[in-house]
Amino acid sequence: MTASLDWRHEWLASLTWMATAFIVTLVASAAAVWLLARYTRWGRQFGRLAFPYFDLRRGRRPLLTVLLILALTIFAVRLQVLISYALNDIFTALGKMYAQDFWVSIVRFTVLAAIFVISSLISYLVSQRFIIHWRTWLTDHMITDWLSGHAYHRSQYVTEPVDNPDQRIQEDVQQFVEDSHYLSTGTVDAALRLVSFTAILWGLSGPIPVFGHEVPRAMVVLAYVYVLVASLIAFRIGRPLIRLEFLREGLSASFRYALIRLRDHSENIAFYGGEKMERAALASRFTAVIKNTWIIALRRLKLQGFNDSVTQVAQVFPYVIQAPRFFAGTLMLGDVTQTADAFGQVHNSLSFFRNSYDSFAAYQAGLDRLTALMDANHDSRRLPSPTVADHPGALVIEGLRVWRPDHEPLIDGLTLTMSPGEALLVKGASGSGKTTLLRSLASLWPHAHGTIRRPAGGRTQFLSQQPYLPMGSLRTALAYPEPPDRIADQLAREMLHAVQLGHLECRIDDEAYWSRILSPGEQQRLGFARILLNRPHLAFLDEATSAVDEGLEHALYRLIRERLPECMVVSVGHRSTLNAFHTHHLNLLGAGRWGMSAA
Ligand SMILES: Nc1ncnc2c1ncn2[C@@H]1O[C@H](COP(=O)(O)OP(=O)(O)OP(=O)(O)O)[C@@H](O)[C@H]1O
Repeated sequence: MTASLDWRHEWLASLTWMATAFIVTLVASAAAVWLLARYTRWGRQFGRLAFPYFDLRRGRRPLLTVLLILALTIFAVRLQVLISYALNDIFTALGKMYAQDFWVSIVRFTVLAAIFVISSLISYLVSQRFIIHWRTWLTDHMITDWLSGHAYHRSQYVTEPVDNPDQRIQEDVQQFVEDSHYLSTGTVDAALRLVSFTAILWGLSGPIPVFGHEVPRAMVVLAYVYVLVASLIAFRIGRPLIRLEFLREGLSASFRYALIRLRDHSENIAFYGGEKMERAALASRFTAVIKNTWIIALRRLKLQGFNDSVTQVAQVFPYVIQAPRFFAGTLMLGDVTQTADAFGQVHNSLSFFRNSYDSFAAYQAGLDRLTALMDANHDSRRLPSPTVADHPGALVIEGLRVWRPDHEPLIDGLTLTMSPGEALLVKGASGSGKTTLLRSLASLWPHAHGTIRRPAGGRTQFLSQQPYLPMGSLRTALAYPEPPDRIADQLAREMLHAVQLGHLECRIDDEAYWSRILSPGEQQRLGFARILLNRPHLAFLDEATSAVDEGLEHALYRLIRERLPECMVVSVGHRSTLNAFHTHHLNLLGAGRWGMSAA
């Protein structure tokens, strides 16, 4: 028998090896993660995004899955080592013409290969489950962070606003999770293969004379020198890709955003006949995308050309080195083929780091984009805003100062108190700060200071000139921000009739793009129906009847006064017909001055 291993006892040796490898890898990985998170910027960024997911207080499943993936990776490496020996036996038996040994080795190989295929499939399934679970959690985490404290809106006011949060949440999260898995399991797999196959190569390696000196274990030395030099050159060629990848994501997202805006404002653009301008704007964004794509392509061309040449040379390199010893009879045929296999494995493992430079560049760019979004969310929550406290039965404003971002005052020291049933009409020239006053009262405007007490949560409602209509049915639009099932059929229909939208009664559950179908006046009437349904204690109406005629405006305000007599109303409007529905008037006079009068 010409077996290269003691196959009878190999299962015990393999088990011991796997157990040792598991413990060593676990300790080394934990130490590496800790060091990276402590001493590198991207390590810290990774920690911010990943550690909360693995927090044991949330559950043990994520960590246990990682351990399972690690165990499967180690198992796969060990199998590859055994397969390499099984192949050695096959070729050695062939070289020596031992038919029986050959068939025994074929059977051994078949069993090992079958186990390898099954374990690869299991490993793939476990990895996919892990990736999907992590991605679901992280997407939810990012959305929650973005929505909390009005960050999705107030982030426009921070010093460094971020572009395209939608792309960061949708694409970058997915990329981050997939790359984290790929790069970490890839690193473990490459490191273990490197150790295992270097040992094999070591055993098969002999001395080689170089410039009159004998280099011992030359195969190992040459493999390492070869790949390390290649890696260094590849790093130099690939380095600009980090910045270019970052740019690519940003430019593509900005092009996509311009297309979405075109779709969203199609009617206005069509009325203006603005296609030429739109085409030019789209073309200029797309040109930037393409220019960057070309720079990336040329950079990749260099990198790929270099990587391919390195890989091709590596195919024959071990045969050339071992051939003299084979012809001298010191090596079996199986040893030569196993050398080539081990060299390939060492080369591939080392090359993993070189070839994944590209992925790593994109990975770092993704980390930057995700953490920049989290920073912007955080900063926007820290932006100043007036102190708002709950007061269920009044609106009390004390010493409110509002100014523009350029520090021009809009409102200086506004103080007022409103009781249930009272109504205030805010007037003033365009740009005097009427809408900004409402933004300040809703804690959206960061350039304001003072104290506000008002009914909290859903007991205060803001209705703007163009009410927001969410995607979905008319009932969803009516009930917003409450869920649609909150309003009974009868009530919903009655409200539509009340605001003179009875013709939509039969379409109440139709899903449509309602903000495109309904006229601005109909949308404003729907906004009033929403107020009537939600019965707030305080309603802010910002030019909420600007698109309806005076008769309809009268009818809508009368409805509010009749059905919600206790509701405090603060309106912004220009028409004198509104005077009759308000008990107090606030005039914004510009440069921070204001005047208050009773109606
Ligand atoms: N995000 C912003 N950045 C910079 N300036 C802003 C911003 N939002 C509003 N402003 C400025 O603040 C001022 C007040 O704007 P606001 O929308 O409150 O006016 P308004 O009285 O409601 O006007 P109109 O009657 O035309 O609706 C304007 O000069 C406006 O340009």
